[in-house]
Amino acid sequence: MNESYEKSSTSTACSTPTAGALPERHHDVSDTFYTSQRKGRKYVFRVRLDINGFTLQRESPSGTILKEQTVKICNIVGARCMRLKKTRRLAVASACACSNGNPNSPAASVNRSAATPSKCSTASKENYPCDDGDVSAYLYVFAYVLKKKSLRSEFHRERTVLTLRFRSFDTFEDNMREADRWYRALRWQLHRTLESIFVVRNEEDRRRRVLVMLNPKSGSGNAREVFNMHVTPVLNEAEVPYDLYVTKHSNFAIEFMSTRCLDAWCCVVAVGGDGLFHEIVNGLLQREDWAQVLPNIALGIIPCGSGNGLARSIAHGYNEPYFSKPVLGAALTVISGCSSPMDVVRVQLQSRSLYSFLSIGWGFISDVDIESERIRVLGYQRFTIWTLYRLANLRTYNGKISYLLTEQQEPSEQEEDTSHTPQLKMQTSRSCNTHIDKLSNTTNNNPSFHHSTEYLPHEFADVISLETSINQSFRSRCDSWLSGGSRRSYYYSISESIYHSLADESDIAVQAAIALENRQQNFGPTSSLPELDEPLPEDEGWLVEEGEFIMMHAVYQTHLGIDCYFAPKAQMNDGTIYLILIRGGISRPHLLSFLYNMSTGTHLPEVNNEYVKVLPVRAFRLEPHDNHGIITIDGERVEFGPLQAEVLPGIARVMVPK
Ligand SMILES: Nc1ncnc2c1ncn2[C@@H]1O[C@H](COP(=O)(O)OP(=O)(O)OP(=O)(O)O)[C@@H](O)[C@H]1O
Repeated sequence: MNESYEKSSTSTACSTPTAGALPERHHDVSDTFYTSQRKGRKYVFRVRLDINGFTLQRESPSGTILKEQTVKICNIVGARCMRLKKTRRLAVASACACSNGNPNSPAASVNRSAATPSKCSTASKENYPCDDGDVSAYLYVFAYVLKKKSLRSEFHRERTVLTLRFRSFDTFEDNMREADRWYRALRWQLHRTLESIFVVRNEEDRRRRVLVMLNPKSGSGNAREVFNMHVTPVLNEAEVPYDLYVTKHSNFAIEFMSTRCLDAWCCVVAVGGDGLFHEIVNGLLQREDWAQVLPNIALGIIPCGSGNGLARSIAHGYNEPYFSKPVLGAALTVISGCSSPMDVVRVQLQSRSLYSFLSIGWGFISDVDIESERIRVLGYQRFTIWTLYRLANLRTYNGKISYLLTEQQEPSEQEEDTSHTPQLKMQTSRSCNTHIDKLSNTTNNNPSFHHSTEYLPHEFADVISLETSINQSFRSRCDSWLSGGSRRSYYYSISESIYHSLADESDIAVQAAIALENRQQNFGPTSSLPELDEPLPEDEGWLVEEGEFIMMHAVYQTHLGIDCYFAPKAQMNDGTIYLILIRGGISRPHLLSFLYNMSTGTHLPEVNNEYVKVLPVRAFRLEPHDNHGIITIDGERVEFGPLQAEVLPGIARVMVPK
C-alpha cells in the first residue's frame, strides 16, 4: 500500500524552512497537503505528525473534516527524503497523484526508486536523471501496518509507504529543507519510544551497532538469502547500522561472544535457529565480565532454523502475527528498540555447566528432535514424520526426577519506563541520508562514526560482510540489499563473499571445539544447588518422581517450535521451569492425543493425572538409571547422564515487538 500527498502551494502553517534542529519542546509538525486523482478531483488534507504518528484529515472545501486516517508511530520504521527519479512523461502524469496502484503515481514510483533511488543531494543530480523542472522534495515514510484480509483471516503486517511531496518553494534546496524538517521530527518521535539500551548517555559515548550472527546451515540452509531479501531492507528503512558475521562452524558464535570485545554493539541478533541463539547466550555467559555485558546487550532472533521456538514464543507473547511473515515480524522486532528480561536456566552436567533459554529434554521429544536430523532436508516436517515413527516404536526410560516447586509469580516489573528520555541521545539519531546536512554544509554535528571493522580481530575479519553502514551511501546499501542474485549487486552480496563453511569434522572446527573445551570456564551467576554428586538437602522441600518415563521435558518458553505450543502458561521472565512428565504405561491413543494437541496447547491436563504431570519448578535434578538415551538442551544434544537445573530469573534481555 502506498499513499502520496502533495504539499499545497498555499500552505498556511510551518512554511518557513528551518535548517537547524527543532527546539526540544516543539517536535510536532503539521501542514496542508492535497492529493488529486485522475478525474481531476482535488482533496485537501491536514497532515499532522505528533507522538501518536501521522494523522491525515481530509477536508471538504468548507473546511469540514470528511475522513481521518492515522499511521501509528508504533508501525513506522523510518523515512527518507528524496528527489524523485522519473522521466518527463512520469513527471507530467504523476503530478500530485495519490491513487493506489496508479503506475504513474509518485507512490508507485517509490517502489521503483527503492530499486534505484535518487539520492537527494545536489551531487546526486549528476548521477541520476531527474526531471530538472521538478523542484519538489519527497518524504517517504515506511510503515508496517497490521491488516486483516478478511474477518476470518489472521492479522498480518503490510508495508505502507506514505509519500509527502513538498513544493511550496522555488528551489529544490528549500523544499528539501522542509521535507527534512518533517524527517527530523519523525526521527525524534521514533526515538522517544526506544529503550536506554539503544541510546547513549552522552555524545562522547561510542556509537553502537547491531551485531548480526548468521548461521548459513540453519534450517534448510537459506538463512543468507532470507537475510538479504527480507531483513536488510527493513534495517535499511529504519537506518539501523549493523555488522554481519557468518558462522563458519559450530561453536563459532560461542567463541566469538565469549572472547571478543563487544563494545561496538548494542545488541546481537541470531539469524538462524535456537541452536545458534543457544551458542550466543552461552558465549556471553562464558565471559568473565558477563555481569556487565549481559544487561547491556539485547538479544534478538530472526527465525531461519527448523524449530524456531524462541521466535515463535516472542511473537506469541506480544500478539505479533507470526505465520504469514515470520521473518518480517522478527526484523521489525529487532528494530523496535524494545527488550524484556528473560529467564535463563543454569544446567549442571557431569562434565560442565551451561545455560539454556528454551528447554531441557529427556526421552520422546528429544529422541525425535535429534534422530530426525537425518531427514533435516524436509524442514519442519521432519518432526512430524519422526514423531509418528517413534510412536510406533515407543521407548521408555528409567530414572529419578527431584524438583523444587515454585510459587507462580507475576512477571517481574523490570522493564524501565523509557518512553520519555529526553536527556538521552539515540545512537542512530543521525541519518547518513540527511541530505540537508550536505546541502547546508552542516558538518558540525557530524559524529565521528566508527566502523566496527576496527574492533575486528584478524581471525574474524574474513567473514564479515560489509552489508550496510550508516556512513555508506544509500545507493550502495540498496545495491547490497536488493538481491543477492542480481548482477549489479553481486559485489556486495554475501553469497559471493569469501565465506566457506567448514564441516564439523574439519581440522579448524575440531580445533575450535577443543580450544573451547580447554578454555571453558564457567562464569555466570553462582549456583545455589549442591554439587551434582552430592545428595539434595532434605529440609528444602525437594519432591521426587521415580520410575519408568516416556519423557521429561522442562520448558520455559511457550513454544518449542512454530506449532508446538508446549507450555501455554510460560512467560519470558516468570522465574519458572515447567517440568512436564509422561510416565511409562500411558496408552498409545492417550500419548497420540497429547502429541497431536501440542500444536494448540491443549495437550496438558487441567489436573495432573497418573501419566501426565505439569510441575512448575524453580530447580530440578534428573538422574537416569539407564546408561543410554538422548538428552537435549535447547534442542541440541548434550552428554547423557545426570543433570540438574535452576532458573536465573530475568538475567538476559531479549528483543520484543513494540
Ligand atoms: N557454519 C556452520 N556450519 C555448520 N554448523 C553450524 C554452523 N554455524 C552454526 N552451526 C551449528 O548448527 C547448529 C544448528 O543451528 P541452528 O539452531 O541455527 O539451526 P537449526 O538447528 O536448523 O534450528 P533449530 O535449532 O531452531 O532447530 C548449531 O548448534 C550450531 O552449532
